Amino acid sequence: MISKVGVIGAGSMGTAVAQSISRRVGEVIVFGRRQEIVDSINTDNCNKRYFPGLRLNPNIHARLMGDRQGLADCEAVIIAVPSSEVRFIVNATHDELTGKFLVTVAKGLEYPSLKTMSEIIRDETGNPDIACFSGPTFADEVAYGHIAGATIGAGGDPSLRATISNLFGEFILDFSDDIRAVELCGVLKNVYAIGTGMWDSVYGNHNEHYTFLNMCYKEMCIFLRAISRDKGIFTKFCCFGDFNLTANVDKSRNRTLGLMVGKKIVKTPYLESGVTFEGSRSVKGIIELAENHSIDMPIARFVYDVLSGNNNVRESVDGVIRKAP
Ligand SMILES: NC(=O)c1ccc[n+]([C@@H]2O[C@H](COP(=O)([O-])OP(=O)(O)OC[C@H]3O[C@@H](n4cnc5c(N)ncnc54)[C@H](O)[C@@H]3O)[C@@H](O)[C@H]2O)c1
Repeated sequence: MISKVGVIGAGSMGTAVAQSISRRVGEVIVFGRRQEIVDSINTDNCNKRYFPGLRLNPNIHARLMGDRQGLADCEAVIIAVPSSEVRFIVNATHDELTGKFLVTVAKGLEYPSLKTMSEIIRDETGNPDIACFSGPTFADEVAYGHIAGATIGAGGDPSLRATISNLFGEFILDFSDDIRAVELCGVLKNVYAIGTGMWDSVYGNHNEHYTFLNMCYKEMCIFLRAISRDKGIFTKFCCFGDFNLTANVDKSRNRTLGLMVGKKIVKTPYLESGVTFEGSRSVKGIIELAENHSIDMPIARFVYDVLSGNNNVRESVDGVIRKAP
């Protein structure tokens, strides 16, 4: 059993993961940047800002991000901040992170490097084996202990895979050794969730919804077939499960963004927002990756077109039907 695990990020997913793994490790230290959240975890066993009604397990404690010794004392560290922050945070703490078991739950694609989160962490720490965790896992449901499946992306090191499996043993797990493909599933599903929201803002019945959903999944699979070494990825939690969760459920931030753009509640262009609508940041990168591999992705292009400022969602949506594979 690992005695001490650090979680960087005291938001929804950081707190949820901390609660889940706390049943399997000696102590979890959540690293946050707001004093009031750190204090509420340490004094009330509660992250009052994100989960005011949830009692955290007593072996979860919190420190400010600046507590480098606290981070250095952890055997494994999970990174649970928005993808836009990952390089900055890992760069600032690389002395403490180098040589540790590192897992990313952040989902996104850096632009213009087109690197995934594990690749950024590898760049900054030099650690050869970084693992990622990805699946149909809404943070609030994880925090309250509901059943969830997830894919662990982990490379060749058997001890890393064993450690991570034990850490995330509260989940139903599957595995892939193609970490980049697992992470790209988490990027693609956000793009298609935005697209499905836009589509649903125009076409509302069930046949229309599931037809578009199927078209999205087909395009996602064409992309994955071209870039993934893992030929079984299509049925893994990071792919089918997370795609469906994010595109279908209104609790999904990216689906909601698509709906709000479609209904003109959110104005475009909308590509550089600081909020965690990570799909909008990653869509340009996905299109560039697709071009590099000569893959035609009309739906991802339609999402990009609308987010870039084409406010005629209906016209763009109808263009997708004409270009459908
Ligand atoms: N792998 C999964 O199954 C899964 C599920 C849900 C979310 N996520 C991912 O987890 C990541 C975090 O999402 P979330 O829902 O927790 O977001 P959130 O907005 O709820 O929380 C993010 C936290 O990061 C903190 N933060 C931001 N910048 C920071 C910095 N520079 N230093 C320290 N802390 C900083 C914020 O203060 C906030 O507390 C995202 O990439 C999201 O896609 C993954």
